Amino acid sequence: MNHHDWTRGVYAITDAELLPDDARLFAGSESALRGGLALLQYRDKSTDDGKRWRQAGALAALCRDYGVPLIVNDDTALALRLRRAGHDNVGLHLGQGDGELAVSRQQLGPHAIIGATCHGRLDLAERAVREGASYLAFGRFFASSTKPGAPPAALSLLAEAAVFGLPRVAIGGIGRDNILLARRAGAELLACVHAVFGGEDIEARVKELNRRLAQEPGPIAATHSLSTG
Ligand SMILES: Cc1ncc(COP(=O)(O)OP(=O)(O)O)c(N)n1
Ligand SMILES: Cc1nc(C(=O)O)sc1CCOP(=O)(O)O
Ligand SMILES: [Mg+2]
Repeated sequence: MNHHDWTRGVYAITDAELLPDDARLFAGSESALRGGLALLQYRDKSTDDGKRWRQAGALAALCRDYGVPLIVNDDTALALRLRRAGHDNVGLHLGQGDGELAVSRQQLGPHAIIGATCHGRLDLAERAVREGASYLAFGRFFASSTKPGAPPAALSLLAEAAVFGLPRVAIGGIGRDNILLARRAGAELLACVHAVFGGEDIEARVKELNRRLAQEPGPIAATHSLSTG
């Protein structure tokens, strides 16, 4: 397994409407991975535990081949079960209302990536940092067809959130035409559903996002290359 730097780049999030069965979920996710992802999130709101276990396990194995962590949305128990089954590349994303981050951190251990939704609020970010978050997600920054009701946030928040010293995720309507706006505002990770999975040739869509990001590699990349000589 090649290990990539998960702290910057394109963060693709799966969608059960755009990828409605195993075949399309796995093929679409592999295309996205070929395009170059920092992180992949399994986001499935169904209550079909058997399906979720099967799909998340297969995605974790696929992600391993690409050296990419798989982040499970919402479900600490599923992330824990996958890690206990040997998928140590599995992390978790928690929103407000998805459970206590500190409890999930204790259950998943110090090495699991755990992300937190902070909407447009620095106080939520501060609490997430205290409870052991690995990254902070802010948004939505642009209109999102995937989640039209998500509360809006101002791009200026991203610069203010630099103080926490954790990777900042921008989410909500991010695509090829605004990805550099979010990057220049301070986001190291750019989270996308529709811009990745909402059309044909997923690999090419991710490559295009990466091409645009390459114009603005950003501060974490600079720090990383300095510290590794
Ligand atoms: C990277 C990332 N950021 C934000 C979210 C949203 O989480 P949440 O507010 O819990 O909403 P749902 O995704 O669960 O509908 C996310 N999933 N990923
Ligand atoms: C899952 C999610 N959370 C959001 C938030 O603001 O917390 S916006 C969002 C959907 C992101 O999808 P798209 O890239 O298609 O807009
Ligand atoms: Mg959630």
